[in-house]
Amino acid sequence: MIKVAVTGAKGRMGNLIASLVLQDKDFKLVGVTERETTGVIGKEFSVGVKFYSSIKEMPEKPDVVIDFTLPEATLKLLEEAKELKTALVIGTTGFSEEEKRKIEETAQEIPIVFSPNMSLGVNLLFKLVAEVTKALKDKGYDIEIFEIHHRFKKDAPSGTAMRLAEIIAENLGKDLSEIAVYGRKGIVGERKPNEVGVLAARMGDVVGDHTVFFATLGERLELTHRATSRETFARGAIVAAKWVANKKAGLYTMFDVLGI
Ligand SMILES: NC(=O)C1=CN([C@@H]2O[C@H](COP(=O)(O)OP(=O)(O)OC[C@H]3O[C@@H](n4cnc5c(N)ncnc54)[C@H](OP(=O)(O)O)[C@@H]3O)[C@@H](O)[C@H]2O)C=CC1
Ligand SMILES: O=C(O)C1=N[C@H](C(=O)O)C[C@H](O)C1
Repeated sequence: MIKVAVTGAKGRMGNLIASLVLQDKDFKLVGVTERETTGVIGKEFSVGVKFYSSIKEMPEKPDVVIDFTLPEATLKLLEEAKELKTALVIGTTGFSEEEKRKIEETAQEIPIVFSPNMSLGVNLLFKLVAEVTKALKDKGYDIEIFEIHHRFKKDAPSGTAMRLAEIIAENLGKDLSEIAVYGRKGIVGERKPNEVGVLAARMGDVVGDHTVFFATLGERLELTHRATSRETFARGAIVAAKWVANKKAGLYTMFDVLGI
C-alpha cells in the first residue's frame, strides 16, 4: 500500500486527484493540504482524512506527494519533502528558470516526476513536435504555438506551451530566450525566420488546447492536442505516483513514467 498526500485539495486538479487516490486499492490517502488561511485546516476532506497546512503535520509520513498548486506552494513543499524523504509528482506550472533549478537540485536527494502535462496525448505531441522540427529545420517553415485555457488559469503561456517552445528551440539548436516572441502588437515588422511565436488565449471552461503550426509558402502543418476532461491529467498523475514511489533520487518526466 502506497501512502499518498495530495496538496491543494480544494483546487480543480487536487480535488480530482485526491478523489481518485481514495478509490484506488494500491493507495492510502494519509492527508491533503490547503493554504493555512482557507479555514479548512483540521477539517475532514473525507472520512478519516484531514486537511493540513503541511505534509509534516500528517499522522503518517506519505511515500509520495502529488502537487498541483502554485509555484510558491511547490517551493515550500520541496523543502518539506526533502526533510521527510518523500517522493514527489509535480504537475504545477508557471515556474521561473531559477525555481526550476531548485526542483532539479532537490531531485538530487529525492525522486521527483516533474511534467507540465501528464496526459499521454501531450507527451506524444512533445515527441512529434521534436521530430517535425528536426525534419523541417532550415527549410523555411515558420513555427508558432497557440494555446487556449479556461478563464481561471493563473499562468501564461501554459507550462505545456513553454515546454513545446523549449523542445522546438532544442531541435533548432537555438536559445529559446533569443527566438521566442510572446504575442505581437504594432508595427513589429516582417516575421524573422527563426522566431517562435507563443500565444495564449483564455476563455470559458476550455480544459486545455495546444496547437503547433509549421507553415511555409503554400502549405501549413498543424499538430493539435485537445484535452476534454481533467481526468486525463489526473490519471497520468496517479500512474506517475505509483511509478515514482520506489525509485531512487532523480528528476524524471512522463517520458520515463510512460516508457515512450
Ligand atoms: N501537469 C499537468 O498535467 C497539469 C497541470 N496543471 C497545473 O496545476 C496547477 C493547479 O491547477 P488547478 O487545479 O486548475 O488550479 P486551482 O487554483 O484550482 O488549484 C490550486 C489549489 O492549490 C491551492 N494552494 C495554493 N497555495 C497553496 C499552499 N501553499 N498550500 C496548499 N494549497 C495551496 C489553491 O488554493 P487557493 O485557491 O487558496 O489559492 C487551490 O486550491 C496549475 O499550475 C496548472 O497549470 C493543471 C492541469 C494539468
Ligand atoms: O491550468 C490548467 O488547466 C492546465 N495547465 C497545464 C499547463 O499549464 O500546461 C496543463 C493543461 O493544459 C491544463
